[in-house]
Amino acid sequence: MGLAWHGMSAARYVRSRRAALAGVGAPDHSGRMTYIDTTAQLALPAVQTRLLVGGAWRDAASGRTFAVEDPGNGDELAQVADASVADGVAALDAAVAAQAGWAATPPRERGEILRRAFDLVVERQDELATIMTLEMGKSLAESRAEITYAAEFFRWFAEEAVRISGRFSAAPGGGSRLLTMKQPVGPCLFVTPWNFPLAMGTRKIGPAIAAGCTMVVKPASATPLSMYALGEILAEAGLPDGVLNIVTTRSSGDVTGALLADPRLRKVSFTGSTEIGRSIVEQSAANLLRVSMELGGNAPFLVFEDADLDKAVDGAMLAKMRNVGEACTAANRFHVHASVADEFAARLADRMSDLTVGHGTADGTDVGPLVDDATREKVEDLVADAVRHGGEVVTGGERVDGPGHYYRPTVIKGVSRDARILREEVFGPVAPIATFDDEDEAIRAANDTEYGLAAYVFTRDLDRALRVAERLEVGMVGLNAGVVSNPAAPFGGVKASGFGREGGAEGIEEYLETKYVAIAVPTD
Ligand SMILES: O=CCCC(=O)O
Repeated sequence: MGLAWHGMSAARYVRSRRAALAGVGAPDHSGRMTYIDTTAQLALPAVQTRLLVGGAWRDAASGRTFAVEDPGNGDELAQVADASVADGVAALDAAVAAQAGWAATPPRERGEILRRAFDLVVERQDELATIMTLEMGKSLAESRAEITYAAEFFRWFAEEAVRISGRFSAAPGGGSRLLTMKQPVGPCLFVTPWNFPLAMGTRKIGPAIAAGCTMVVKPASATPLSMYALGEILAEAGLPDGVLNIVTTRSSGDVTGALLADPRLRKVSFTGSTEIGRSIVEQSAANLLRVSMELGGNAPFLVFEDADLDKAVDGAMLAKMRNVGEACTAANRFHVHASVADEFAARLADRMSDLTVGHGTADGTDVGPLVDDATREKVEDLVADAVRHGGEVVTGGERVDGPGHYYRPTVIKGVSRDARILREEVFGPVAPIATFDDEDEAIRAANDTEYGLAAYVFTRDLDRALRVAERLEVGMVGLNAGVVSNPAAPFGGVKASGFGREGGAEGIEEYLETKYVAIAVPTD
C-alpha cells in the first residue's frame, strides 16, 4: 500500500508529477537550462496538506494555506496549511495529553513501532524520493541516499529503545542504597530544516519515540511534504495518536515562540542557522528547557603533502557535493599544502566539470537546483568576493540561466585568507582552495572560525592524523573520509555550531532525565 495523502493517494500524485515532469529542466550543455512547458500536461491535483494534531488531520484555524514550490522550475506543488499560534498550542495540548500514556508504553512496543516505520520508509523510498526532490531540488539519487540515512535512525533507535537502563549502588558510607533511573524528558518541540527534510526529522523523532517522549514537529516551510509523508508512515506503523504532531506554518517565529513560552514544553531540538539557534536558546531560558542545537558549519578540508590525492579528491567530491553543498557538514573551504595545491585543484575541477546540472527528477542529473534564489545570490556574492580577493575560477563560477535556481559546480584556487568565502557558510556547490606551508598553519587556518561542526583531514601519516584530529576545534572529524554522518555516531558541534549530540549511543540521552532514589537501609 502506498502513502495515503489525506484521502488522495500520494502514489498517484507522485506518478502524475513524475509523468508531468519528464523533460522539464533538462540539462543543456550549452549552458542554459531548457524549460519544456508542460503546463498542459501537468493537471496537478490540488494537493492540500493539513495539520496533524492528536492523530487527526485538520485545517489551520485561520483557514489559510501557503504554496510549496519546486525550486527546479518554480511550479507550485501543493498548498499547505498555515498554522497559527492557536494551532501550535493545540498540537502541544495533544502532545501533553499523550505524554503519560506514551511514557508508560513498554520499550519493546516503542521499538517495534520504529522498526515497522523503518521498513515502511525503505519500502516507499521511490515515492518519498520523488516528493523530496520536487520540494527541495536535489537529484533523485541524492534523495534516495537521504532516505536510507533517515530510515537508519529509526532502525538504530528501535534497537536503543530496549537498552535504556539505570544503576543500583551502595552509598560509600553505608546506610543507604542509590537507585538511578532514566525517564523521558517530556513533550518536545522539533524545528527541522529544508536541506535534509526527512533525515533531520528521523534523527530527532527516532530517539524521542524510543525514550517515550511526545512531540510537536515544525518542518521548514519550503519542505513540509516529506514530513507529512513521514507522519503518515508513523501512524501506519502504529504510533498512538498525539505522540507526533505536525504543524506547518509561515509564521515560524510566532508559533515556536508561543510553544517555547509554554511551561508544559520540556525540550527543544533545532537544526538550522546559528542566528535562529541563538534566538531559540534565548527563548528557551525562560522555562529552562533541555536544548539541542545543530547549527551552522564552516568545515575545513585539509590536504597534507603526504595525502593520497586520488582519495583526497574522492573525499572532496563527497564532502563538497553531497546535497549540492547544502549541508552543514559540507566542506566549506579547502586548505591544501602549497606543494600539491595546483594538482589538487586541477583534479577536483575535472571531476566537478563532469557533473550534470539539471532538474532533480531528470535522468542523468547529478546536481539539482539550489533551494531558492536568495541562496543562489549569496553563492554568487561569495564567489565574486573571492575573485576580488585574488581567487582564480578554475571551473564554473556562474549561474545557469533559465527557470530554477541552478549554479554550476565551481572550483576557485588561490583564495586569500581575508575572502568572505573562507568565513561564511556557502551552502552551494563551490570549492574555494587556499594553501598552507606547515601543519601549525593548517590548524590555525582550520580553527580560525566561530564554527566547529566538522572537519576533514587527508594524510597518510597516522601520527599526524591523530595529532591534527585532537587539535581541531570541531565535534566531528573525517579522517581520509568525505562523510562523517552516520546514525550510529554522535553527530554535533562545538562553538557556534551548537551543542547536544544526535545519533549514536549519545542520541537517546538527550531525551532522558536522570532521577535517583535514596533507599534507606537499616544498618543493624
Ligand atoms: O545539514 C546538516 C546535517 C547533515 C548530515 O546529517 O549529514
